[in-house]
Amino acid sequence: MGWWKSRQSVAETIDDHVHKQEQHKADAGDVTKPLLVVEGVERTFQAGGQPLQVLKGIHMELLPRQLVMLRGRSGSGKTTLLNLIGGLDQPSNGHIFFHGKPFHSMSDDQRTKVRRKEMGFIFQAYALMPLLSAYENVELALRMAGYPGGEWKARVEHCLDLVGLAKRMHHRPFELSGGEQQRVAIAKAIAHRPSLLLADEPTAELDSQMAAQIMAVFQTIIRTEQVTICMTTHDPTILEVADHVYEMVDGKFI
Ligand SMILES: Nc1ncnc2c1ncn2[C@@H]1O[C@H](COP(=O)(O)OP(=O)(O)OP(=O)(O)O)[C@@H](O)[C@H]1O
Repeated sequence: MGWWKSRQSVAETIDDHVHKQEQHKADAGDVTKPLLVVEGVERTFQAGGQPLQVLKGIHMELLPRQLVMLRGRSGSGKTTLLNLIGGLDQPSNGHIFFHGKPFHSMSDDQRTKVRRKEMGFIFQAYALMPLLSAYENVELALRMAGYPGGEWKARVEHCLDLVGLAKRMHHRPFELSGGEQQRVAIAKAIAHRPSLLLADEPTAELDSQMAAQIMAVFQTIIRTEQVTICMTTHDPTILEVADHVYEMVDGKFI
């Protein structure tokens, strides 16, 4: 029974990936159909016994294969919004639709499933396992996503090649520069073929040359992996590569 069950779950995983890839192709083909819609989203926290309204009625859309930036001063609410889009938090009011489905009203478990399969995350600090090589870090992401084992090697090599690290795949994080570590983090985030990549200040720790390299990698993966990227930034020098910039002031777009 154990053998049958594991065979069955591998088959389901493969089916699931095939279905997902077909869905992505269909969605990515229609670039006018939004991948994600945010409607009238508000988020209020309780801070020191007082309500603190951090998001005050946000409307936005992410279309397939777009690079969208959220720009604003520290404290304007960018990370709070990114957390809602990524399903790490839920809005106090308003709606978020992902692939046309009501993300805002799903249970924690449902959102976690959607997040694991459909989304990738990149943070300011690279979140790599220090004792694992670049290759092993990306492979770990595939293992955790339940990606079919027979496809790991080809997919890991492909993703590291895409981010320009084919020759350094057996280096560990401490043997790589900050920009290279961030590129491993990108390979890790896209390995399971998400349709949406969310990045919180991905260039904040990098000098302008390395930041430009990261933006070039983003443009490459949008084209080749058909992913949509939504990122926050303070950096005015990288805004020109965005398809759309949402400027946030005090919890609203201006
Ligand atoms: N869980 C929370 N409880 C209470 N207040 C919070 C919580 N999360 C965020 N805030 C407050 O919401 C406001 C916006 O925070 P947020 O992190 O979204 O801003 P940001 O634009 O991403 O800033 P930065 O660029 O510095 O990261 C801040 O005043 C912050 O203190």
